Amino acid sequence: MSSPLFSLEGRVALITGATRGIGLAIAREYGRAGARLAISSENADDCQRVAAELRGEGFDVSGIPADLAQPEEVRALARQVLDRHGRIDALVCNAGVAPHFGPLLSADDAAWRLTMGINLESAVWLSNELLPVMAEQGGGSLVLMASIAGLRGNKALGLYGLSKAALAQLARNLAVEWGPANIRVNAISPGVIQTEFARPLTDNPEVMQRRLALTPLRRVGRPEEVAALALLLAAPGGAFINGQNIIVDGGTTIGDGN
Ligand SMILES: NC(=O)c1ccc[n+]([C@@H]2O[C@H](COP(=O)([O-])OP(=O)(O)OC[C@H]3O[C@@H](n4cnc5c(N)ncnc54)[C@H](O)[C@@H]3O)[C@@H](O)[C@H]2O)c1
Repeated sequence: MSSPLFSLEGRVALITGATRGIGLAIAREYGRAGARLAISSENADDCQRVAAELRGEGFDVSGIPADLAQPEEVRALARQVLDRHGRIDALVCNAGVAPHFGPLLSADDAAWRLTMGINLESAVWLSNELLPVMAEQGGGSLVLMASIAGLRGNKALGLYGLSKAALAQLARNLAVEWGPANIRVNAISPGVIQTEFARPLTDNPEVMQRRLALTPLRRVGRPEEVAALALLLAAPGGAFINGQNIIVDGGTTIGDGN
C-alpha cells in the first residue's frame, strides 16, 4: 500500500515542459500518486502524443499546448486547465531553455527575452492566474524548476543561471506572500540530469570528465530522481517545506573540501 504522505489523490496538477525529460517524469510520478494531470509544451503535436501515451498508461491527462514566451498563451493555458479540470492544486513550472552559451554580456535582446520570458516570467504569469484559485480552495503547491547554474558563477551559462537564481528568489518571495493562504512555494535545483536539454554537456566527454570529477556520486542524474522530490513537495509529506531551493545534484555543489 502506498503512503498517504505521497498521495495526490483527488488533486489536479499542471506541469509545464512535460512532453519529455524531467517534466514528463514529474507527470508520471504525479499520475502514479493519483493526480489528474494537465501537461503542456509549446508543441501541440507533442502535447497530444504524450497525453495519449500517458492515458494509455492509465492516467487522467489533458495535453494543452502553450508557448510560454507569449503572455497571452500562458494566461489561456491557465484558463483551459481550470475549464477542463475545475480546480488546481499543484503547479510545476518546469519548462526551461538556455538559448545562449557564452559570456553573460554577449547575449543579445532575443536571448534575454527568451530566457527570462520562458524561464522566469511565465512562472510569474501562471502564478498570477492560479495562486488566487489555490487560495480560494484552501491551499496548494508551486514548484519552480531552478538549477545549480543559478548558485554559482558560470562562464557558459551566465544568462540562464541568472534566470534560475531569480526563480529561487521568486520561490522565497511567493512563499512569504502566499504561506498564510496555505500555498507552499519551493524551487528545485538539479545538477546534470540525462535529458535532451543536457546533451551539449553529456555528449562532450571532456566536459563530462571534469563534471563527474566534481560529483561525489560520479554520475549524472535521472529525470525520476528529480521527479521524486517534486512529488514530495506537492504531497502531504512536504506540507511543512516552504520557500526552499533544494539541490538534487549528486553532491556536485558541495565540492570535495580540498
Ligand atoms: N537536464 C538538466 O541537466 C537540468 C539541470 C538543471 C535544471 N534543469 C531544468 O529542468 C527543466 C527541465 O529540463 P529538461 O532537462 O527536462 O529539458 P528538456 O529540454 O528535455 O525539456 C524541456 C521541456 O520544456 C518545453 N519547452 C521548451 N520551450 C518551451 C516554450 N517556449 N513553451 C513551453 N514549453 C517549452 C519542451 O517542449 C520540453 O517539454 C528546465 O527548466 C531546465 O532548465 C535541467
